[in-house]
Amino acid sequence: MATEAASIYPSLENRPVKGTICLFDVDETLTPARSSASPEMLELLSKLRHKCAIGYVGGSDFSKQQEQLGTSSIPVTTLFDFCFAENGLIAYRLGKPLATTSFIQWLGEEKYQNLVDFCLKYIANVKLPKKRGTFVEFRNGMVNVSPIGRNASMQERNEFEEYDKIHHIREDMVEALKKEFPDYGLTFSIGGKISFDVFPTGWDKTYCLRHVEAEKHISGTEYKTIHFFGDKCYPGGNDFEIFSDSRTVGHSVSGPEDTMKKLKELFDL
Ligand SMILES: O=P(O)(O)O[C@H]1O[C@H](CO)[C@@H](O)[C@H](O)[C@@H]1O
Ligand SMILES: [Mg+2]
Ligand SMILES: [Mg+2]
Repeated sequence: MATEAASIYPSLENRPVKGTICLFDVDETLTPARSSASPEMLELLSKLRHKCAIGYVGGSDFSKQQEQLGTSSIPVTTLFDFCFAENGLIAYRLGKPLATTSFIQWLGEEKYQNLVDFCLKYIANVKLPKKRGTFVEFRNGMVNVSPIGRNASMQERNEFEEYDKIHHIREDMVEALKKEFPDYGLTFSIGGKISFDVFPTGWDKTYCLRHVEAEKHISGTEYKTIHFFGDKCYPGGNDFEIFSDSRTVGHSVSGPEDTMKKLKELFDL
């Protein structure tokens, strides 16, 4: 099904804007945070896909991107040439999964438990206006840590975000973790509203570029121009590394509307 849907587009090596791929962050770049992409955005991406390759690279796990970008009848893997969840630790090319590795394999069980135990004890000692559930989410390529808990409602998420701006709950916790585990080789990245991601240094969004570069060995397409669009391109933001990487042409956007405006200008859509 995935390859059938992909076939309405020219093959990767035959897209008219040669050797070019556009990669997009998800939250606040293609969609409002944690919400769905608009029909206008999906239509524009489809038009763009007739011209060059397209892919997304998000920090979230794959199921959230399916919810935000796909529908119950349309798998997200049919809408993009490349789908990169968890910064590319979960990867699909033309609807088919690519081989990847995992955070737990890399870190090992003992260190992983030290990390999780520290997080849970730390959160137990923080007083917040509200706490919900799922404070640590184990993912393939990272661990996501949330002081309020991942099953906070939309309203509770927004309340926490405002509270955190004043009280720096996440920033302080990240500092404590850096101090406790200086030799674990980990990066802590605050990309969303209620949590932060923990992954091996280097497994930021630039991780996905290895899959893009591998394309020259698969279809012979060498992506000499890799556009990246993201909303958190400043130091400390979860788009910073890929935005500032020498292999990409970075575009900082203020939200989905701005992404569409920039795409229309750049690609004459
Ligand atoms: O729930 P939060 O805090 O708003 O963050 C979520 O989105 C971030 C940005 O895509 C991701 O980086 C996080 O991993 C998480 O999926
Ligand atoms: Mg974003
Ligand atoms: Mg760059």
